[in-house]
Formats: sequence, C-alpha cells, structure tokens
Amino acid sequence: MPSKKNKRKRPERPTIHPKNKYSDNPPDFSLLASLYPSLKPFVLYSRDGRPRIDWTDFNSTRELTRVLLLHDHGLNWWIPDGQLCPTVPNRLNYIHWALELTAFTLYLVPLFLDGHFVGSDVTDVALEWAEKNVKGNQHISELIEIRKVTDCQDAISIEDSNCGESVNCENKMDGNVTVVEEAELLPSSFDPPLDMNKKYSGPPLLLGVVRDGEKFDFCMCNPPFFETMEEAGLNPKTSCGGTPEEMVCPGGEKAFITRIIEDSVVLKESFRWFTSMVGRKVNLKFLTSKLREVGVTIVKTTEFVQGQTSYLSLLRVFNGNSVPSMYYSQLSPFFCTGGASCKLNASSFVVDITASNDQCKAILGDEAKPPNGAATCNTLEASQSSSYLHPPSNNLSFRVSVFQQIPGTLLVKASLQHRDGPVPGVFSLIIQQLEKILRCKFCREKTTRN
Ligand SMILES: C[S@@+](CC[C@H](N)C(=O)[O-])C[C@H]1O[C@@H](n2cnc3c(N)ncnc32)[C@H](O)[C@@H]1O
Repeated sequence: MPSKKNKRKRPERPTIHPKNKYSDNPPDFSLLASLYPSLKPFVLYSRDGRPRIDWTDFNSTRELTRVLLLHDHGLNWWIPDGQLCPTVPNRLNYIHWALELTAFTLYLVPLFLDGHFVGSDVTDVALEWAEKNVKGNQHISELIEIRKVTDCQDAISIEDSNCGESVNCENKMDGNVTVVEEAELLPSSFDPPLDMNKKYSGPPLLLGVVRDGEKFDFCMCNPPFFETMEEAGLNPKTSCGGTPEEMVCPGGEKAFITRIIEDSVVLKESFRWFTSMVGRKVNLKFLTSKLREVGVTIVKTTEFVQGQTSYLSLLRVFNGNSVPSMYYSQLSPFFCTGGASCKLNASSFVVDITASNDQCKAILGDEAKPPNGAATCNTLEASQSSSYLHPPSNNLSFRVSVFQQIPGTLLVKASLQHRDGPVPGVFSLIIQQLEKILRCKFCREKTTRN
C-alpha cells in the first residue's frame, strides 16, 4: 500500500498533463474546418489571420468538441442544446491524471485495469444522451454501462455502515481519497459567503450506483459547482452551456463532494481512488479537512490550465462608491512593466495588451510591483518561476476590463484574443497576479487564495 505518512504537499502549479495529446499540439481549427465543413461556420479569423473559436457561443464549443472527439479519438458524440459541453483537452487532463494515479497503485498492487466504466447521473436527459453516445460507438459500447442513480434501499447506505455519521466516523479509513483540482473552471477569486451548514440533500451519489461486491480502480466526478444559477452566470464556462441540474446543487460543490467523501467511507473497499474535479480552489481546504476527518491519509491534488481563454473574478472592495477609473488606472502600470503594449479605452474601461515573451516574463517577474508605488502586499507572492513559464512563441494578446458591477464588487474580466499552444498558462498567471495586486490595494479581506 502507498505510504500513509501524513504529508502535506502543496498543489502543483497549473499545468497541462504531459501525456495530453494537445499539450504540444493544440487543435488546428483551420485544418479541422477544412476536414469537417460543419465546423467551418464556427472558425473565425483574427485580423492577423489566426483561426479562432468564439468560446462564448455554445454552438461553436459543442461543434468543436464533436469534431475533436471524432477526429482525434474516433468517437461519435452529441448533446442537446443547452447541456453542459465538456472541453476535450480539459477532460483529457483529468483522465490522464486519474490513470496515472491508478498506475501508481497498480505498481504497488499488481492488478490490471479491465477497462470497464460505469457512468451515472440523475436526470433523464443526461442518461438518455449518455446512453445514445455509448451506443453510437460500437467499439466501446460493451465497455461502458450507464446507470441511473437509485435510492439507497438496495445499496449499502451510510446509516447501514458501521460508521453511522460517517464524517465523525471513528472507524478510520485505510483507502485513498483524492481531490483533483481544476482551477481553470472558475473565477479564482469569487468568494461566496461560506455556509458550512449547507448539506447535499439530493439523491445518493456513489452509494446509489455501486452494487454489492463491485470493485473499481477509481471514480471521477465533475460536480455541480454552484449554489445558484446567478452564481453560475458569472462563470466564463457558461459559454459551454449548462442547465440548472448540471450547474447547481444546494451547498454547491463543497456539499456535493462532501457527500462523495461520506460515501467513500462506506465504499472504501470498492474503490482504489476517489477523485473529483474542484472548481474553486478556496474549497480545497474545507474538503481536505473533511478527508482528514474521515481518516484519509493520502490526498493528492493537481491543477490544470489547458484551454483557459477567459477569466472572470469578483473582488469585494472597500469603498462601494469608488469611481471606475480608480481601478482602471491600475492596469496600465501593471501591464506596461517591461514595455508591453497597452491600449487604453477610457470610455469603456477596457485595456488591450500585447506582450512578447520577455514582456510576459517582466510582468510576472520581480519587477511586477504593485502599481503607483503602492506598498508591497505580503501576500503578493513571487509565484512564478521561469522554469514553469512556457511563454508563447508569438506575442500574447488579451483584453482586460475592471469595473464595479454592483457597488462594492469589482469585476475583473480578461480574455485571450487568440490561443496558441500553452499560452493559457501564462495568461492565467498574469491575470492572477493582477488580481492579487487589486486585492492588495482595494479589498477588505486579506488575500486567502492560493
Ligand atoms: C457539472 S455536471 C457534469 C455533466 C457531465 N457529466 C460532464 O462532466 O460534463 C454535474 C452532473 O451531476 C449530475 N448529478 C447531480 N446529482 C447527482 C447524483 N446524485 N448522482 C449522479 N449525478 C448527479 C447532474 O445531473 C449533472 O449532469
């Protein structure tokens, strides 16, 4: 068994899984459009001739996902309008990571993956389309079973287990529970009020799926991240669709994943690894403490940034009546460090930035001091090492706007003007750095984010 030493490891820096086929070889939209005419209307061209996708258009993202699954993975796939559309490179990161975990365990306990999957959901539409997608791919249809989550009558329940209230369970767990973090999904600094008492009250999760005596190498989960659709609407991912059933549950992802943790106590013999995506880094601390509470000894996290092309953050600010230009004026000194080009549009409070490799490094390096000579914030960490940076081969172009959406709440919005290889990682870091500076200067609360 893996070591049970209680080692706290810092999450790795955001990265792209090295085995992800898109890590060195991002999709060529132009080529794909020439091969798949149905994609053609969705491939737009920037002024410099680069092909791009409108990530805010659901039909574009769905068609791209369809084409990537077909072209690169030989899979037929479709979902109806408005359903949550997965991004292929992103899910590939998760799959590679989960497989790697399993390989790690299998190295110690030599068993073999039999390549069978069980997929579960609760809504009729999700189940219907999962079934259609499986049946539409004969070469794998025998390997995947779709199950509707049932009430626990037939399955083992938390109450039936020897743990009773599983979270306070005295019977410590021997298995491994893993949280995989996917920070690209959500605005990193939207800190909703935390209500620790909100519990997941929906149908059972793992307990409603796993049958007596079944063994799985791992479970994967993409939970409903939000507590309300209003909150979900702030997510740049809404361009990928998403119905209330997919996006929202009482207590959000914290409550949903807590329920998986509780189920994992009962099902500790049924899985080698329990994994879930986590949308909000801020929830990791809470979830990790839940894991510790139930006696979990090995917790692994990772963070992937593949595909992030837009960024949206909400910061709560000191003075609800401050004028927008106060925030806007912070942008130019930050981005112009090292000579990046900054075009300010004073009427719309938008800044267009174009930065070369060196200018990106300068923005992220030691020189990236808080603008206007403000006192250095302790929490502004030099979180970038040059070995992590994979600067773009061409200039990085993006647009940033900062304004008060409602009094006391600052909205930071940033979007890449084009995608080029691993650029999103650099882009993401730059925006995180900006966000830290704005927090440091204007926010009430101490920065608690990683
Ligand atoms: C964020 S969506 C993920 C959708 C899709 N599986 C994906 O990864 O793109 C969350 C999904 O969890 C499903 N869900 C909600 N409660 C559930 C439960 N108790 N068991 C299984 N799935 C559940 C929702 O219906 C929704 O489809």
